[in-house]
Amino acid sequence: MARQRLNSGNAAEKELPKAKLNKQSLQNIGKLLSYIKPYKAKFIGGLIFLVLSSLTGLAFPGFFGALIDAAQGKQRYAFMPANLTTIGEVAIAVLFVQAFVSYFRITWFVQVAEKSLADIRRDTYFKLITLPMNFFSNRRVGELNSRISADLSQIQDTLTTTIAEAIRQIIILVGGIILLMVVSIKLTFALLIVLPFLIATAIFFGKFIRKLSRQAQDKLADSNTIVEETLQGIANVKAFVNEAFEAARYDKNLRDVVNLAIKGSKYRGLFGAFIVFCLFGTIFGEIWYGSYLVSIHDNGFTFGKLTTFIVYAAFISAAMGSLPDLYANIQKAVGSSERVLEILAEEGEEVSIDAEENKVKKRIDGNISFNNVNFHYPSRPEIEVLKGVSFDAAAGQKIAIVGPSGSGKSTMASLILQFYHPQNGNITFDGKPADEFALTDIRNQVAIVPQDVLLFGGSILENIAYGKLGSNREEVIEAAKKANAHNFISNFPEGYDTLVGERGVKLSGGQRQRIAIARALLRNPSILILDEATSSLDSESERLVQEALEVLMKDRTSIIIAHRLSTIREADKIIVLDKGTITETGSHAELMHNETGLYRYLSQLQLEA
Ligand SMILES: Nc1ncnc2c1ncn2[C@@H]1O[C@H](COP(=O)(O)OP(=O)(O)OP(=O)(O)O)[C@@H](O)[C@H]1O
Repeated sequence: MARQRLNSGNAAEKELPKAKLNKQSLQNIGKLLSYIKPYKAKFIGGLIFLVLSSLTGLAFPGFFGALIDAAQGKQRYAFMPANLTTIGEVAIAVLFVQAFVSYFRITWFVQVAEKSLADIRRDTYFKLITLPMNFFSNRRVGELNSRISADLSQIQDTLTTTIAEAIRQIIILVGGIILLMVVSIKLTFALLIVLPFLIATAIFFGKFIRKLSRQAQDKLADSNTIVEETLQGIANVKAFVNEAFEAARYDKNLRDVVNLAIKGSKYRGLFGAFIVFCLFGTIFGEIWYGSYLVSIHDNGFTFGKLTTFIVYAAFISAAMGSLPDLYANIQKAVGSSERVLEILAEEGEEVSIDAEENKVKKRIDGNISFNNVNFHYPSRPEIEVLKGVSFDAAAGQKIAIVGPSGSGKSTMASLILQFYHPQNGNITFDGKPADEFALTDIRNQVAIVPQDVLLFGGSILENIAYGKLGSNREEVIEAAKKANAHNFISNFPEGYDTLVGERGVKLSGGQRQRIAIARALLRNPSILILDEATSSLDSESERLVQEALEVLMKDRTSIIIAHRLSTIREADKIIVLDKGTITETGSHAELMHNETGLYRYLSQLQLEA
């Protein structure tokens, strides 16, 4: 399977850049090879069997020669009588040994490669999900994902096939040349003078022709785009009477395709002629010269020896031909390992892969303070998002943050969740600076109900239980009831086992929010962050969501990022944020008294709307 991919190369692999092989890159490969260490016994076993199977493979041309000589009554090797039956028996025994070692070398190599690759994948994935948010804000997730999967499958191909194949071909090449010399020094020199030159030319030619046919394919794709565009915009083409223009455009493109294809065909023809003339010519020349040596009885040269020679020559030509491809694959794998190692070398957050170690060690009652917090996103140092922000929230209070879009409200939520850290000032929980708590302690005791609730592809039950892994069905149903979600969930034919996401039902915005509320309720956090949805729900869903939120906010500190000011009148404290600075703080009544204040202005705007 991997072999197939190795040579055909899927699109992603084709794009993978090759890396130069130097000391540094080999050290990097070495680091990645350390993943093989736990399976080293099998790997070494596989290597030994690989050498054995390659060497036994080299014995066969010898048998062929011995058989042909034996048929003519000549003994080819001192240790083997000129007897067809005996030679056949020995050959079958060697075949049996080869089949045996081949089985183990293949299965062992694949086992070692798959297991170590799973370890690399596991480590890379865990590293990725524990990398700080800043890493992701600088990269496009889709690109990252496809790059890593292409890199990892390149490494997989190399570990499962390329390395073994390269070793095998090198053994065949070196062993083959030595054995060729044993058979006939003269013929070997004749061959070695011509063969490398021929193979190098064939490879060069092949690459050139591939490039030409790629150009023709690209041109053809261009002309298909013209068809697609004109058909999609057919109304425009007709309305502007541009049929002739489009036809001419298409025609020009097609002519380019044909020209490129014709140019390619000439080189293809030349290539074919070259192969026929030179490669077959060489073989013919060798056989001719070999037959001549037989005819003059040169140094006991027999037809058996000639046969042996020809088969070895075929072996080493194939080995020489495959090495450049294998080398290119190793180069690509080096490039891939460098990129994977780059991710592995990034500094992750302090989250353990062992769920037990992430359990809460230090409880937080729910007091939060921002003390003179200054913050800019690491990716955009020139824009100060929060400027000297200070406020206190006592345990159990409801604090609303309001302000125009882009004023920094969600950024404050990200700082509470420790997604980022302030450059100046600090954030305290229960009076102690955030860095005195384990990162997991803070995140375990803060829950967020975001604007856009992301549900995973599983069932509703699993989606709610995500808030507290390991919770049982009763706990989930209890939370859903409190979140006003039980009724709509029970109305689905499959109830809590209904699959959400692509294959399941589509949930409305209000229903998704209530699932997120149930999730947060199950978590039972000391601090709750509500990023209020901007999209307006209809009044019935809004009532249901609002009721659920009231239940959720009870007895915990709630930070409400509010867009609709009507929902936060009861808040203990309203913080008005404008361009990263707190401009007003107080209760609804207090803020409404400030006639020139932003809060009163925004409230009035919303009332009028
Ligand atoms: N990951 C990020 N990297 C760089 N800049 C960011 C990032 N996220 C937000 N910003 C910038 O920080 C500023 C504050 O954004 P923030 O999302 O906190 O505003 P907001 O008050 O929550 O806005 P809204 O009400 O529209 O949600 C904006 O100028 C935004 O462009």
